[in-house]
Amino acid sequence: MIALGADHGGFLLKEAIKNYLATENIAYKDFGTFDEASIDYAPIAANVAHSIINGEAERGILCCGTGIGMSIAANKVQGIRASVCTNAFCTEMTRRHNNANILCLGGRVIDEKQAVEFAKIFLETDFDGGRHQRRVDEISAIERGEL
Ligand SMILES: O=C(CO)[C@H](O)[C@H](O)[C@H](O)COP(=O)(O)O
Repeated sequence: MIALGADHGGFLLKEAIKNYLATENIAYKDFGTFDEASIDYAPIAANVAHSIINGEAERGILCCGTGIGMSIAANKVQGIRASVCTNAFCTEMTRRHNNANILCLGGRVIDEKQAVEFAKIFLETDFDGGRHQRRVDEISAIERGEL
């Protein structure tokens, strides 16, 4: 299952991604928001992040105005690697090299077509492992206070 979340700045991107997932028969859970009224992003980021850490969701996609607020908030949850991506190359690389588990997108940065394109790349690209596993392990060591 893919966890989706957005604030008002990312609402339309989330809806476009949701439509794509539905078309592809990919299971998702929408953690809101459900309209374009102004809403704070951190609680939504937290709910999506926790759904991944507790095993309910495999990965998440969070959208706000820039993707940045969502990524800062989601990355506060231990075990989350949330990446703001503004192009296809970074989206591919954050899966292959960082094993990112949340993709963050900005509704004031990219359009809905790009959001769907990046979501597809994010969901279809595997982690390379190898030397990158060591580096991801080092990120986890920072979380444990060991680095
Ligand atoms: O956190 C953000 C910026 O890094 C998000 O883009 C928010 O969506 C944005 O700050 C919301 O701004 P608004 O002026 O309250 O619409």
